[in-house]
Amino acid sequence: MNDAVNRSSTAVKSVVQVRHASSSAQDALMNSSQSPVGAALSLTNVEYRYAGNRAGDGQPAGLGPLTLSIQPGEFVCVVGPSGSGKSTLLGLLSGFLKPQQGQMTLSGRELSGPVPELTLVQQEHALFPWLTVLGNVGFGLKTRHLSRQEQERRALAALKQVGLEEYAPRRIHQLSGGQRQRVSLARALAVQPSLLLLDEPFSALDVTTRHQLGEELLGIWLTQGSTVLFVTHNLDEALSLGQRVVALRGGQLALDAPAQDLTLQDLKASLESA
Ligand SMILES: Nc1ncnc2c1ncn2[C@@H]1O[C@H](COP(=O)(O)OP(=O)(O)OP(=O)(O)O)[C@@H](O)[C@H]1O
Repeated sequence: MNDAVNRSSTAVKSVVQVRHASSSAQDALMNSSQSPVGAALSLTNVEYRYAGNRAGDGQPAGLGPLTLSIQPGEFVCVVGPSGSGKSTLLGLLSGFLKPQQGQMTLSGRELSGPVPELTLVQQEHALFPWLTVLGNVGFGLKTRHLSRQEQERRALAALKQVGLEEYAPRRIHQLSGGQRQRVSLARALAVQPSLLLLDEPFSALDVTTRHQLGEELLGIWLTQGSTVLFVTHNLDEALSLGQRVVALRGGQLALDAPAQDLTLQDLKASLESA
């Protein structure tokens, strides 16, 4: 690992300690004189059913009805067993799926399709091998009516946030798995999303890199103030990263509580009980 990444990780650890000490992102953001830019997200009785697919209880498989309200700047982890509806939720928020019932709003405006304020980071980073690292990070800025200089400035700033500024001219195949995932994160950050959706972003990485990226993400969140929805299978990760944990089971809300009030046992129990 290079010095830049080590330095950024060390700096982030102190930020993370602040977060754990206060357990309030809003407090920390105020202390750091940054104002939150995160969006409020609201789902009211949202329901999506896949045609012709029945879950174990004989009901059509899918999600909902789900009611959930997320405050601007909150970091919420979503957990749930396989088939509980996590991907369906992300599909609905990203606009790939349309709810058959209910309403979704982002900062008070109806959410009914893809919007530029919202970006999704996935496990498969889908980076373009024919572009440089900088080209990949700046890709989402091409449609934003920005000058080339501004696009490059923002892409470099995002790369710096993930400690990969020096890697700007490299090609994707010259990076490790962890570095590729950092590039994906930088690409999402470059468009300055007010809602950042992360779908198991670190699950393919080794434990050490996974922890390090988690800490870096928290540091970025504290300085940037985006609302974050982080989907993970890993209950420890949910408890250590999230301010709040939402658990889904069979497409329904099984638990919604501040992470500091939860133990691993509580979480496991909420996912297991019938
Ligand atoms: N394209 C589809 N067609 C039919 N049914 C689907 C489809 N995608 C998901 N489902 C069903 O909808 C339910 C919710 O699935 P979803 O993929 O949202 O769960 P998940 O929590 O993301 O699971 P995993 O953790 O395994 O990715 C499951 O019962 C699943 O079988």
